[in-house]
Amino acid sequence: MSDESYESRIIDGKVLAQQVEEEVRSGVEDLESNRGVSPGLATILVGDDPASKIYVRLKHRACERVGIRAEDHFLPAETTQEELLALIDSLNKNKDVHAILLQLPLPKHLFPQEAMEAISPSKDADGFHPYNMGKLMIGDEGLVPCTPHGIIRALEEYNVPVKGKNVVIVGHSNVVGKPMAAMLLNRNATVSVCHIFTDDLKKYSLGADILVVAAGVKHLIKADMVKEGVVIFDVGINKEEDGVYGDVDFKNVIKKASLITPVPGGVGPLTVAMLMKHVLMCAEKSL
Ligand SMILES: Nc1nc2c(c(=O)[nH]1)N[C@@H](CN(C=O)c1ccc(C(=O)N[C@@H](CCC(=O)O)C(=O)O)cc1)CN2
Repeated sequence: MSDESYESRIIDGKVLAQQVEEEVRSGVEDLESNRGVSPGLATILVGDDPASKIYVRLKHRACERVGIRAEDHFLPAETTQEELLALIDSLNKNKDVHAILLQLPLPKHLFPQEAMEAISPSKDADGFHPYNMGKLMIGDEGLVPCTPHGIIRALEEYNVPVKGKNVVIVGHSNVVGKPMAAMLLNRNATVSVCHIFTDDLKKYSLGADILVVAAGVKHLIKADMVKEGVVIFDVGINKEEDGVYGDVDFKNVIKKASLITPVPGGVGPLTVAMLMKHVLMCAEKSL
């Protein structure tokens, strides 16, 4: 088969993100004209990690597109935990700020868990607060982490059945792997969570109907590690001098997959779009 004929197998994250953003834009208009509320997001970036700067910029651009007010709080790398907590406290109290986003990772001397717990659960656009994570675990999904939420949206849009399917997740982070597992269990998938300590990853990945890879290892998943017809979400962003690469050897694996996300242009744009959705949810709940 020529490379062109594999095109229909690609899940276009940019197109899906545009769809989600369109829904948010109309929700924002509705909230403004009928309830007089203009949704506002405050982003916090500590330090000058180049990738984090790009992601925060992408989030601000998305806010502009959908009509969300966004304020940018940039703190220098030497910021103390107390200073960070003081900023979060003031944003929690600010009625014009409906949602708060603390960009991760934080500089090594700071304590991300304590900072995330300081964000009011009702303003937790990222869904990282233990209250929101706890709700997710018991099947009450409200504010949930953006990347897994984007993947669930893509599964729905592409009519991929989840119930009873074997899902393998590679990576057990709090940002992607663990919440992804909970969201899929909530939908009655059979979920295996693998990670860097998993012995014989291939043994698991070969059984996957749906494979979510968030390991941060360039081209970890090769064509001989997946079965024909698998649906793959590649969350990896591995930056090298000549470009950005995913955790999946896309060029070869697409020959076996029925659907697959590319990097870039797959899960990343969806993550940002779901954040917009969450800001709108926070603003709606504030009423
Ligand atoms: N507070 C949070 N921090 C982090 C999260 C998160 O969801 N909340 N996730 C990641 C980074 N991230 C969002 O913050 C993110 C990563 C990638 C993209 C994206 O659109 N990537 C582009 C490629 C961009 C490039 O070339 O650098 C793509 O995939 O097309 C958006 C958001 C960690 N931190």
